[in-house]
Amino acid sequence: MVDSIPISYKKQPLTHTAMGTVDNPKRCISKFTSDPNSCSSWSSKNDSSSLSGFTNQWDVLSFPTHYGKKRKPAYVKKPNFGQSYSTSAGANYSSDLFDNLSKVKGFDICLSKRKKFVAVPSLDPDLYQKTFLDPELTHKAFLHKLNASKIVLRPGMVLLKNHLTHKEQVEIVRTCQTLGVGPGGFYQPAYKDGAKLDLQMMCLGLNWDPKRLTYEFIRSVDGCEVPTIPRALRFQVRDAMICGRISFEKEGEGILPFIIPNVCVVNFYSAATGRLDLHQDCSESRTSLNERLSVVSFSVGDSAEFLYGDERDVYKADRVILESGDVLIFGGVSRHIYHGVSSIIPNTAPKKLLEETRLCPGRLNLTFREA
Ligand SMILES: O=C(O)CCC(=O)C(=O)O
Ligand SMILES: [Fe+2]
Repeated sequence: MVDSIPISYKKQPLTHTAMGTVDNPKRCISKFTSDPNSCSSWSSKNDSSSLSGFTNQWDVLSFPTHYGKKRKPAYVKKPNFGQSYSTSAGANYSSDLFDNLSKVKGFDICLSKRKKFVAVPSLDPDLYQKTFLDPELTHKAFLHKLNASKIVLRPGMVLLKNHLTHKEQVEIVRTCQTLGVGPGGFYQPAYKDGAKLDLQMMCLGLNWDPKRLTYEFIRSVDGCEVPTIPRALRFQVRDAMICGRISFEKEGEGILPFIIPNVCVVNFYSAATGRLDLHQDCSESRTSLNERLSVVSFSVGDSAEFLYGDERDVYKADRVILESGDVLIFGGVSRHIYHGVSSIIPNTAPKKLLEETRLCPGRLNLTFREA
């Protein structure tokens, strides 16, 4: 429903943010002021309060070094199969260190099989860095991707149809399910004014804080460390970038600047209520924004109606259906487009994917950026 998107997505200029490398984001930190030209049409441009109350990145970094390290494994009660996904119970992890912070419950994106309780291992980067791609599969998968159809939506914006193989989609669901119920997992975020987003979110690599519209190493909502981006996903982003770039025969207007992603925002939209207002992605570093580095977005599960355009106006926006396995890339001259999700189309996820993963009704979206 077009009407369901208010024209009110508040973006505020940032004064500080963090930038890093894939392997160790903490090694490379920059501090800067945003370029007003990069996201010139933020709604808060004339909002005198936009910078007031902003806590800078260094406040987060000045937490004690042990902060966020002491965690207990989470025990997650899963709903029985057939039970509404909205009743799914979350992980109740806590640490003495976090008693003064709000407790954030994980969210299970999958319906359980038989076990009532599942132990979630504490965060072990090596475990999640293991790639599920064997060389043979990689070769086959890459051929599949090269041959899949590519739709150029506008200069700098391409939709790679059915780019992710079934196996990759299954692994993406499983990875997001495991990470999503653990420390740093899914939660329902809110903006500075308290308004909740209509989705569940978790971040990998760096955390995006919707209250301050910046990236941070430690999730300020609960003090959790941010899980790393699994290597297999980073390979998939690279493959998608290669396929996206060959879609534009001539360089220039259509060029998609390459990224080495250090941020992945994972959103889960429930089929019933999930949506995301029109907005620009502009919390990234000045370099990333000025160089118009690409945004790479994976869709898994139910289809979504995706809106995009040059203005924050749903009536002027173009729309496209994003299906399970699709990859959308926008960069270069399209890097600063307004975009959002107006609705999720129920019962559109591939049956085979649901059978193998028991993904709840809804859509998983992974958006990769170089912050
Ligand atoms: O779900 C989508 O396709 C868009 C997500 C998005 O725009 C974002 O996370 O910034
Ligand atoms: Fe976005």
